[in-house]
Amino acid sequence: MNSAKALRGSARAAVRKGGFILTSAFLLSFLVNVLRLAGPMFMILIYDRVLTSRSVETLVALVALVMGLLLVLGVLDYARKRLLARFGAQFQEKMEQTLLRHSGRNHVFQHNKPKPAVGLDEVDGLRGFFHSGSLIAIFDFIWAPMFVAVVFVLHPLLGWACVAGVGVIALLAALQAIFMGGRQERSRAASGAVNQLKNVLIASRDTVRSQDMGVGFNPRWQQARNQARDDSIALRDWTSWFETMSRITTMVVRYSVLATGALLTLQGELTVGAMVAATFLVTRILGPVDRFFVQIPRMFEARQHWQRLTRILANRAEELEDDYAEQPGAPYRLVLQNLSVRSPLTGNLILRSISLTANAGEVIEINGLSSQGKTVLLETILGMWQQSAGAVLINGRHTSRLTDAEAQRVFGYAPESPGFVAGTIEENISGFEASPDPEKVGEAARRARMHAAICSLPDGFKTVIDARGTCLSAFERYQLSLARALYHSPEILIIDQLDSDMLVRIPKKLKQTLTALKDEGTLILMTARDPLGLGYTDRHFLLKDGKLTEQKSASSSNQNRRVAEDAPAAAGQQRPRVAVVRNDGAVSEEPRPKVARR
Ligand SMILES: Nc1ncnc2c1ncn2[C@@H]1O[C@H](COP(=O)(O)OP(=O)(O)OP(=O)(O)O)[C@@H](O)[C@H]1O
Repeated sequence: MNSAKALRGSARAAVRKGGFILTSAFLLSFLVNVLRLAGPMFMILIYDRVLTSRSVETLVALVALVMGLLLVLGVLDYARKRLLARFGAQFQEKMEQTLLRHSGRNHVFQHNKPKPAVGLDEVDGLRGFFHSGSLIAIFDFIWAPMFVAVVFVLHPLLGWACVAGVGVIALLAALQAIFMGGRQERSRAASGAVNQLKNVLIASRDTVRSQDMGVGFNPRWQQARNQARDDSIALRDWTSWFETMSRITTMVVRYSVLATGALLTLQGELTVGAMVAATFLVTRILGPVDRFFVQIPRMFEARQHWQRLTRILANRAEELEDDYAEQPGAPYRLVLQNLSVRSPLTGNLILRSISLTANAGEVIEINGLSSQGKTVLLETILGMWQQSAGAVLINGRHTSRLTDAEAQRVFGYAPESPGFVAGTIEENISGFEASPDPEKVGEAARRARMHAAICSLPDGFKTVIDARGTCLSAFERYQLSLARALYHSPEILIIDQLDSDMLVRIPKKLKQTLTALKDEGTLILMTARDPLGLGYTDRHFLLKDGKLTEQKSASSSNQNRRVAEDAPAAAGQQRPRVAVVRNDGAVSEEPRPKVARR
C-alpha cells in the first residue's frame, strides 16, 4: 500500500527533491537580471557624467566596476544553467528508476515504442524541458518587467513603446504557433515514417535480399524520403520567416525607442545617456520575451508530459493496491479464471472461458490442432495478451501486473519460433544481464543439452549471433532458447510446441532435464499438436475451438484429436514412418514421432 502511495506521488517527490536546486536557479536568475541593469547604468553614467565631467578617473573606475560585474554576471549565468541541467538529470534518474522498478509486463515496449517502459518518453520530454533553456526563458521572462519598469522610470512614453513592442512580439508568437503546429507534426511524422521503413529493412534485410524485394522497397524508400525532405524544407522556410520577422520587429522597436528618445532629448525631457540606455534596455526586454513566447508550445508539451506521467504512475499505483488487496499470501500456483481472449484483428474469441489450476511440480501438456490458440493461451499466461474476460493469477497476482524482474523469476519461455537479440550466446542465455553468472549460463546450457556444442565453437559462449540465430541450426536455436528459458530457474517453464528433434534425438536427456525440473518444483506447461507420449506428464488437456478440456489420459486426448481432425479411424493402423539420420551418419526408418513439426 505504502509503495503504491509513494509511487503515485513519485513525480512530485522527484521535483521536490530538486526544489533547492530549482529555487537557487530562480534566485540566481534574479541576480543575473539585476546585474544586466549594469550595462544601461554604465551607459547613462558614461554619457551623462563622464563625457560632461571629462573625468578619466571616473571612466576608469566605472570600467573596472562594470568589468567586475560582467564577470560575476557570466559566472552566475553559467551556474544557473549548470544547476538546471543537474535538476533535469536528477529528475530523470529518479523517475527512470521508479518506472523501471514498477513497470508491469504490459507496460514494456508498448505500442512499438522504442523505450523499454511506459512513461520513459514523458520523463525524457520533461528532462529536456528542464535543462534545454525553457526554464531559463521562463525565469528571465518573470524578471523582464523589472527592465520595463526602469524604462518607464526613464520616460513613460519609452515605456509604452516597449510595451507595444512586446505586444507585436506576442502577436508574432501566436501566429507562429498557429502556422507551425501542424507543420511540425507533419514533419515529425514524415521523418518517423522514414525511420520506421529503415527499421523494417534492417529487421528483414535477408528476406528483402533473398526475395529481391528491393524492387518494391526502393520506390517506397524514395517516396518516404521525398516526403520527409519536402516537409522539413517547408518547416524550415516557415521557421526562417518567423525568425526573420522577430529579428526585424526587435530592430524596429529598438530604433523606434531610439527615435522617441532622440525626440524627447531634443525637447529636453531626456538625457543622451538615458536615451542610449533605453535603446539598450529594449533589447534586454524583447530578447527574453521573444524566447519565452518561442517556448510556449514546449511548455504545453511539458504540461502534457507531466499529466501523462502522473496518470501512468497513478494507474500503476492502483494496480499495485488491487494486487495486494486480492489474495494476500496466496499459495504458489497458477490459476486461470474463466479466461477469454479476443483476436485484435477480427474481434472473435480465440480463447473461451478457460479455467485451470496448476500447482508447482506438475507437468501439463496441452494438445490441439493448428490455430486452436495454444500459443495465444501461453502468451496470455505470460501477460502478453489483453484478456477480454477472466484473469491469470500467479500466487494470486495478475501476471500482466508482475514487474519485469518478477516475471523473469517466475517464467521461462521457449517459444515455437525462437528469436534472439544480436549479441553473444552468453548474453542471450542470461537475458543480457549486466554481469552474467558463467556458472548459471553453463548449467542452463547443460540442461538444454547444448553445453558441448557451444564449447566446441571457436569463441564458445562468446560466439556472436544475430537476432535470428542464423549461424545456428534450427535444433540448436531451439536448444539455445530452452537454455535461455532455464537460466533463471523459473517457477513455471512454458514450452510452446516442443521441438520434434528433442524427442527424436535426445529423448532420454530431455526426460532427465524435465523430470529434474519437476522434482525441483517447477511447473511445466507444454503444448504440442499431437500428444507427446512422454510418460511423465501429469495432466493432459485438449484445446479445441478456444475451449480447454482435461483429458483422462494422453490416449483419450489423442482420440479426441482424431475425431477433431476427422481423420480416418486408425485403430491398429501403423504410424507413418520417417527416415532418421543418426549421429554416425547411418539412415534408418522409424515411426514418425507423435509430435508436430515446427
Ligand atoms: N498477433 C496476433 N494477432 C491477431 N491474431 C492472432 C495473433 N496471433 C495469433 N492470432 C490468431 O489466433 C489464433 C490462434 O493462434 P495460435 O498461434 O495460438 O495457434 P496455435 O494453436 O498455437 O497454432 P500452431 O499450432 O499452428 O502454432 C489463430 O487464428 C491466429 O490467426
